Amino acid sequence: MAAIASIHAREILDSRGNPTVEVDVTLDDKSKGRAAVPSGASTGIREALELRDGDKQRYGGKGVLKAVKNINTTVADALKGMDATEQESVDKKMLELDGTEYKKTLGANAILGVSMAVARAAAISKDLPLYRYLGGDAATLLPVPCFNILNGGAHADNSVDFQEYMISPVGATTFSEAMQMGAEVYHALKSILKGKSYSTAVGDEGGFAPNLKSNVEALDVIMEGIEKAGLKAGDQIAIALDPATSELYREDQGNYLFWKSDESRKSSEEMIDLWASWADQFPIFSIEDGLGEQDWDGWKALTKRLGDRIQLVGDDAFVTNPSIIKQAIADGVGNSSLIKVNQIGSVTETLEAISLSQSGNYTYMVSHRSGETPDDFIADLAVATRSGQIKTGAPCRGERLSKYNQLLRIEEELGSSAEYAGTMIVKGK
Ligand SMILES: C=C(OP(=O)(O)O)C(=O)O
Ligand SMILES: [Mg+2]
Repeated sequence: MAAIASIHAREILDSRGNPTVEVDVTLDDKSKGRAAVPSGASTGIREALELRDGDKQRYGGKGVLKAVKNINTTVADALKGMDATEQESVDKKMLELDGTEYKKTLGANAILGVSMAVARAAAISKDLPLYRYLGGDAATLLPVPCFNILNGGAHADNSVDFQEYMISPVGATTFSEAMQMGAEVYHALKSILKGKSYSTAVGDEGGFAPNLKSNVEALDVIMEGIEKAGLKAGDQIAIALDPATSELYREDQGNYLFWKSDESRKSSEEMIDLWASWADQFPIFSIEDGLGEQDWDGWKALTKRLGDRIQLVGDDAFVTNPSIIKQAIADGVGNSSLIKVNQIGSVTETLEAISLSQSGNYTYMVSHRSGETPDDFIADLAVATRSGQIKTGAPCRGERLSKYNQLLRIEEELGSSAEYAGTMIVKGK
């Protein structure tokens, strides 16, 4: 028994300069766990509620003092004395206290912060690294890092409609080699962009955010970057996209508006045609939110057309919600879940979303949010759950590197038992 002795939350700032919740949990045996909560910009409509104060005098209404107070009063009182190693009971208790489907009473940011800090404290109490505490002896698989090296959409002030263009070093033999490949392509891309007189300023996730002439030019410059780095596109570096098209979808008209580039529109079918033609021309292995969260029928058609050769990841479409993932599996929608801890708001439900994905033979990719802190919980989570893939931005900026660097430490600690997911994540390999 490792009883919870105290819980203390505070307001800190995230990578966009917005307030977020940080929680310290201390156990009777003096073990201490700390966790901070991330925050999205292109959020799904069915995500659990991020409780913000709404007081325009502080941070334009974005303060999180209400969530902090909920933790320091209601949650702290109720959880005191509970066994921190009983994660499910702790999370269940918070869900009961909240009593709403979307965690509107306490705030998903309050519940998640406590949930993660409890897991950390329990791991320390058991003298285990977090990945081992959460994943047991099977926690030996290092994920393929999907580096978002070119930012658009809601994450950048540029002309690119699609949000994330990622490179995945599937042909590396170790995680550390994958890091080197990713960083080398990132630097090569920078010099290619400079050579074309494009800006090398970065977006929210550290990828470059140039004003390209078209959305496909992003793929052209990335292919050039891969070549310039002396690597082979496809065999060594595969491409993953997150066009985040819920941001483009106009439900009233049932089509997709390219609002950042030329204001043109595409139907669902035309979007599917676009992905099929890009997948023919470029080594794309994964497309996330290729259609909007409200376009469920479109998703079915997309999955029928491309599901046997491309990983189709539901982010806004599934919001890490076990019941939505269950529905998706039943309906043949997508074949992979994005896993974001704050979309659902507790460690237990995150693990449930993963088990459900596994049960439907869906792959799953652990993910950061565009607003992050140096908290590296998701690095351990990816190893613990053998996700095989993680996306946590470009290989730069502290709040992104905290995760990648933690994975380098885990790889070192695992020594000869460390495995690297590599090509095992690519369909058909
Ligand atoms: C990480 C993402 O962005 P955000 O955190 O803004 O939802 C995403 O859409 O996958
Ligand atoms: Mg996404």
